[in-house]
Amino acid sequence: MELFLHYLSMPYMIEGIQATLQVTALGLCGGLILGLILAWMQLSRFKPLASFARVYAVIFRGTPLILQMVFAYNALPQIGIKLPAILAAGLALACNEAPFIAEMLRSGVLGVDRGQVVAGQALGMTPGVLMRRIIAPQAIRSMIPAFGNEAVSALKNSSLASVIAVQELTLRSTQLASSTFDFFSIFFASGLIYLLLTAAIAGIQLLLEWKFDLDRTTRQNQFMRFMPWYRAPGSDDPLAPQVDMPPEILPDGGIAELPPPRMRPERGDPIKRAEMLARNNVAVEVSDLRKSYDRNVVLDGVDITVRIGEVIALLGPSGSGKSTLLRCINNLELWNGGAIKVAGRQLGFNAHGKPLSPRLLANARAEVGVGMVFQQFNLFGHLTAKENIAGPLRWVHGVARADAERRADELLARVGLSHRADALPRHLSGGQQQRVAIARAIAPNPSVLLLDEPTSALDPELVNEVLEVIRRLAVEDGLTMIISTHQLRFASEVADRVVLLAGGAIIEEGPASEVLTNPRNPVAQRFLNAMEAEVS
Ligand SMILES: Nc1ncnc2c1ncn2[C@@H]1O[C@H](COP(=O)(O)OP(=O)(O)OP(=O)(O)O)[C@@H](O)[C@H]1O
Repeated sequence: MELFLHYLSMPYMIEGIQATLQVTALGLCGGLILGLILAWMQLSRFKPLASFARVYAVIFRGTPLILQMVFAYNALPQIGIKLPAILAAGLALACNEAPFIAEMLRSGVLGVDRGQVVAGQALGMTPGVLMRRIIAPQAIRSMIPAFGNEAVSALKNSSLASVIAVQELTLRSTQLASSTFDFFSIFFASGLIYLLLTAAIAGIQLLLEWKFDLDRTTRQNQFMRFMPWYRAPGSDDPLAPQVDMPPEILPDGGIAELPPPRMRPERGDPIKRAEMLARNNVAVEVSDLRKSYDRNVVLDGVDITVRIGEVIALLGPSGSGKSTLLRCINNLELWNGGAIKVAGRQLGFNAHGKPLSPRLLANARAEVGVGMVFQQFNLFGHLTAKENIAGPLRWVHGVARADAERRADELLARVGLSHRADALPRHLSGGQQQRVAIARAIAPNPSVLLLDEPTSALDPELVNEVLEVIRRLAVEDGLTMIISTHQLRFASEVADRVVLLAGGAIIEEGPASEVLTNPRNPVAQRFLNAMEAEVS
């Protein structure tokens, strides 16, 4: 035992530990840098770069690390690169780790929900902002366990550096054992040191996982409730933690979340309103729009003009191209022919008709102001309800933090969710998530709001709370909106005009009262009858 403790604290062995740590650190840091480059190359649209990265991965994953170390130490000098043994070992380890780290990075990036990326684009985020604010924070969180494993394996693999005479722990243990013949105590001490080092890595990994755990604050708050000094939010104590307040449950089982309706301005006589809208400027103009996916013609010469303040309900059978049309208007989709103008501007093209780069397109989207609400909400999963609204205002529109947060508070109050401001999307119901998504879309005061079946992913009892919010935006704010929906009653109440799409074309269009009650086109009649039968 005494000898064992002696070997554990022996300066000769401690120097070995230092060399082991140096090789591991070089391997991991170099591997991370190289891995980032390889991951970027693999995700690049430029094919030769992606192919080069794949060939690199095949070579370095397919050959033993021990050979790579020998190569770095003995073969590189043949071409004039003579590295000290420790650097050669670090380089070989870095080159070997890089493809594994690149795969981790790539899967982390690709693992981020595609809907969130599209929502970020729709909000006008440039590719750089999207990567920094939305993709990277979520990808890094998911990569921590895999990176911890990789660090442990790099530490153990560093022992192979003994073949090129790096004085690391394994080589020092072997040398000591061959001179003292006390194999058991020395290798036991050496094994214990490796165990302690890997345990330290596992500890760091756990710490990082805890630090990046999004649910940590919620759990902490729940735990804090049992502490004697706990004061509920809203109490006099300014230091009281802010926890989510449950919504008030009404006697009839409903939830009092939306603020009481303000005096709803009457929309007045529909004929006068139609005349007033006809005098307004054009907000969106779609002319002869054609869009196909391979041979599937989805839109075949669609023309729509939407005036400022007008609410259009887009109806049509499933697969008729409603979502595609909305995505084209916001330039989230390329189209094959025709033109789209928003606020008089050809979004996505420069003055010479050339397509804009993704960065310029993002800036144009932010300038023109097209808000979009998605079927699946697409809230940013790592941000609270408030951050989902305030974040894009700061990163895209350059609004100061305090102002952005004030605006977020204001909008959360409007959609009846002030008490859920600090909740993560996954802790909100579908209806609440969609209300936050609507608040996020209208935060920058868009010139037009596109809503892509905003209630179809909701349980029936949650549909009304979302429709009420949209109704208020239409009636109280006079927001220009195009809503793709299957809710006929809602369309008849809110829409100025109904547009019915089928077979890639508009088959019926006109005031909601006419189209919904007396459609002329037989396909429209069949569709509306089927929809009504479904509801009743
Ligand atoms: N990215 C895509 N790649 C290939 N085909 C697509 C793509 N997106 C949509 N489509 C096809 O385009 C057609 C129209 O789809 P779209 O989602 O626009 O219809 P929709 O009217 O919104 O339907 P729903 O009411 O079911 O949402 C469908 O046939 C669909 O399969």
